[in-house]
Formats: sequence, C-alpha cells, structure tokens
Amino acid sequence: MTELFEPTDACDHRLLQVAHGPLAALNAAGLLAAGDVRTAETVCRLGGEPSADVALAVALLVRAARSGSVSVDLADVAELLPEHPWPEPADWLDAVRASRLTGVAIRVEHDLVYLHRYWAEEGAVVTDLHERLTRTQPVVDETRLAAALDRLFPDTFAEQRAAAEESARRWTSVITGGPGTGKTTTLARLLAVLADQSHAPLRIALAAPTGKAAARMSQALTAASERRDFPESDRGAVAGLTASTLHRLLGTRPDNHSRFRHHRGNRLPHDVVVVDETSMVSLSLMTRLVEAIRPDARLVLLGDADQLASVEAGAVLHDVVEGFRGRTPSPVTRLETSHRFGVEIGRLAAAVRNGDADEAWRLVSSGADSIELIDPADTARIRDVVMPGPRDLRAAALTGDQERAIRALNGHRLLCAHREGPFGVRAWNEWVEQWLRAEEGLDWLPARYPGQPLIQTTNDYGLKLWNGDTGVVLGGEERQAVFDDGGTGRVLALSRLADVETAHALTVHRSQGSEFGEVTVVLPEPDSRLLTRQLLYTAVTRAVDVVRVVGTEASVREAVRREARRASGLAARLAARA
Ligand SMILES: Nc1ncnc2c1ncn2[C@@H]1O[C@H](COP(=O)(O)OP(=O)(O)OP(=O)(O)O)[C@@H](O)[C@H]1O
Repeated sequence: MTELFEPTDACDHRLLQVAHGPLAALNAAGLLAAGDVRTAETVCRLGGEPSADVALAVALLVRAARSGSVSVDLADVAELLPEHPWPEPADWLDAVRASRLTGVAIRVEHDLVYLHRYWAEEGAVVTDLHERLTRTQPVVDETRLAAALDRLFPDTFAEQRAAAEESARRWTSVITGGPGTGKTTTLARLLAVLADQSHAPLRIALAAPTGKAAARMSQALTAASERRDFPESDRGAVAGLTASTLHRLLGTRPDNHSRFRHHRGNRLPHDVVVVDETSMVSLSLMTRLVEAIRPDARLVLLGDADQLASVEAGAVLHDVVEGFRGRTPSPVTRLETSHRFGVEIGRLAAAVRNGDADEAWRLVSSGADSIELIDPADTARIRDVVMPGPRDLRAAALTGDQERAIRALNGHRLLCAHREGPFGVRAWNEWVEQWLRAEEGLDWLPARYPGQPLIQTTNDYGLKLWNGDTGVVLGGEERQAVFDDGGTGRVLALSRLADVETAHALTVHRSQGSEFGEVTVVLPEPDSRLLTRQLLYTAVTRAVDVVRVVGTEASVREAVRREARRASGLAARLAARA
C-alpha cells in the first residue's frame, strides 16, 4: 500500500524547497510533507531538543494527525517505508521518553507517542466516560420500565428492546448497528420509556455531527414515532423534537473554533443528550461533548462503528465499542438484524465487515440479482448501468417534475474512493457529462444545466442548506434547483447557491448518512491508500436494492483485507480502566 505522496512537480508545496537535515530524505521519499518537517524542527528548536530521532517522531506525529490518527506506534512505523533506515523501535521510544519535550509538547502512554493535545483529549474522554459508568446509575422504576418495554417493543422488536433496556439503566450507553438495524426505531421508543420514567417533562437534545445528518435524524425520528405500531399514548414523548448539529448544541464561539459556550463549567441543561452518526465525530469534538454533559444526564451514542471514521483525527465510536468489549455489564449494545436491505447485500456487508475476503469475493462475483461485478475495462457496461439515472434526472428536470427529480436523485449514485485521478469523482462526473452530450448531440453543457445533480459543500445557515444536501437543477427560465428535504423538495434560485458541486459521482466519505436504491462503487487500484474495508463497507451499505462493484478481484480482496487502522490509545485506555 502506498502511504506516500507523489509531488506534482518540483514546486509542490509538500516538498521542502531548502532540503537539509535528516528528515529531508523522508520528505524526498514522499512520506513527510514539508509542513511536518518544519513543525518538528521548530518544536525541537524551541524545546531545546537536539535528537534527530525525537524530531523524526514529532514529524511523524504531525503527519499522523493529518491522516486521522491521534498517536503513533513507533514499532509500526517501518511499514510505511521499509527501505528506510529507521531507528530501532525500543531505543527510539526510550529516546522519546527521555526527551525534554515529553510531558510538554509530546506524551507517551501505553507505548504510543502523542502530541500533547490529543493525549490530553483522549485522557479526558476516558476519565469522563469512566466516571459516568462507575457512579451510581439512574434509579429505575422497575414496574413502570417493564410495562413500558412491553408496550413499546412487541415480539419482533426483541433485539431493540434489549438495547433500550440497557440504555434506560445507564447514564451512558452506546447503540451500534449497521444500516436499517433499527437504531432510530430503538431511540424513538427509548425516549418514550425515559419520559415514562420521569415525573417532570424531560429536556432532550438530539444532535449529529453534520447538518445533513441532523436533518435526517429529525425526519427519521418523526417517521419512527408515526409507525402504526408506536403506541398513541407515547407519541407525545417524541413529538416536536428536532436535531441540531453538535456544534450548535454546544454553542459555537466566534473567538474560538475548538471551544464552545457549554463546557465543564457551564454544562448543557438537558436531561438526555442523544448523538446520531457518532462514527463521524472526531476525538476533539467528543471531548468537548462529554465534558459538557451533566453527570446526572443521560448520554446515548448511536452509530455504525464499522463505517468510515471522522474526517478529523480519531475513531471514537469504534474505539469506545472496542474499549468496552470485555466489560460486563457493557454499556454497548449491537443491533444485528437489518430490516432494510435484501439478504444478499446484508451478507456482503457482513462479509466485508468481518474481513472475510473469500466470502465477499464469492458474493460479489456470484451473479446474484442484487450484486453485480463489473470489469473496470468494460466501459460499455459501466455506461449502461450509470446512464439511466442521469437521463431520468434530465427528463424530470426538463418537464419540471420535481418529485420525479428527487426520486431519480436518490435512485442511483456513483461512488468513488478518490476525488481526483482516473478513479475519482471529478473524472466520473466528466464521463457522465460527456455521455449525456453524446446522447443529445450537444457540443457543450453550460456550468448549470437542467438535470445536473448538485451537492452542497458547506453549511449555509441562511438558506438552511447543509453540507451534503443534494438537489437537481430544474429546466425553465427561472434558473432554480430543487433540493431533497425528505418530502416533496425545496426550490431555491440558482443565484443563491454559492457552494455546490456536480454530484453524478460522490466520494464514499461524502455519501455517509445517505442511501440510494442502486449504488455503483468504483474501486481504485489495490495499492490505493484509500481502499479499505471501511470504505467498501460504507459504500455497500449505502445501497438498498442493488450494489454494483466496478473493480478487479485484487481490489475487492485488498479492500476487505485492509482495515483503516487509526492509531489511538482510546480503546486500550478505556479497557484498562474497566
Ligand atoms: N423490529 C422491527 N421490525 C420490523 N421493521 C422494523 C423493525 N425495526 C425497524 N424496522 C424498520 O426498518 C427500517 C429501518 O429502521 P431504522 O430507521 O430504525 O434503522 P436505523 O438503524 O436507524 O437505520 P439507518 O441508521 O440506516 O438510518 C424502518 O423502516 C423501520 O420501520
């Protein structure tokens, strides 16, 4: 696997322009970016640290944070570039331990090396969660609890009932499960159980890491409480609840991006705080959240621990699930049964999740109705499967049929690992537009054209349009687009849309939290750093009816084999406190 960058030319900003010193060789090899080297050199100079090996460790820490890890295991570093003459790991760790920087700028814990900030954040999460788990747990009215569970969880909801019961008994609980396993269903009914236990109206906060995930959480919760088998008498517990982003809940501050209005000295007023899509929450944000919750308020974390982790450093949900694995009783419950997609996609998702490459390959290549393997060289087949969606979008947009446009938008999506390159989003967007032009005999398409799918790339609080929201450009003189709002769509003038991109293809990262009738996932070459088990799992589980994999046997097997491991000591530190 390549973990190295490839300079575009001699002026690439990642290359040191004045290359000297022992770290220069690793910059030239594409392992350390210029910024990693300069930061390490500055830290060592300011801290009076002369050791080149310590400087190397600091540079690797800066690099690790860029790629999502909160710490570095010096014993694993040689894998990054086997031909490099690395220091002997035990001696290297001793040198770091003895460094003047250790205890100030860097830290060592469980044989992992950290930048001080991440070490402190990880420690704070461990301490806060440990305290929440070991203090006297909430008093439960057993008779009422049994009656509420019986009322809200009929026979076919046994798995979800067990999860809700565990949650009801604790200040902190984690409910993890793949798509459609009933996390929202459990939450809606759990909130009714908690309301039933409380003498006063509960103050409930619902939050998610992104605006789009928050909007989806609100819609899904309303839908779950409107199911016919949700007891009429319990609906009041959920009625009117809406979710916000975690940043909004904690209270953003104009003077500081990483601190919030609510913190240890000014806790949130809520009795219950629920976080959805927790896999996307970074370590820093989780630290700020856990410290801001009253010790006697409930915290419920929902999410799929097997999905891709946050864009920023940390893989908190995964680590919390791992860290509490051996604990009994455990605050973590896993929902296993999917109520959404077909048996085959469910089996494929499980094989990928479990790292069973033989079974995953067997299923991908089995010719099952809901799973198709496409040879990357078979452009004709790719075009056949990809183009019905864009054609449908264009026809709907040109006739002004907004509902059909939204349906088409969610009907199929092309997913890629990369943004750039032959397997990337940009290239595939261009392919689709080229095919559209060819079909319609057009020489060119304007920057905005009817049927063009759009994705919002920032949170626009004025328009109430969230990063990840999707829409379609409509035909007609008005120059408008309709955005998916979970209902019949919201129409907005194109002139108001500042931060949108074409979305025939999306990165798998961006597709998190969304689902489509059909998904075509383009796998990169086996040596791509982005080709991981979590990537394939996330892509496969976006599909409800059909998943198509454009790739080779080598890519499929490599994806399943390679776990996106983020170095972090959170799981070990939690387990050590258990
Ligand atoms: N026990 C059950 N029996 C039958 N249907 C169920 C059950 N639990 C959930 N469902 C249905 O399965 C679908 C998925 O449930 P839900 O939305 O709660 O899952 P989820 O885990 O929150 O999904 P995701 O996170 O992927 O949105 C919903 O249509 C829901 O009504």
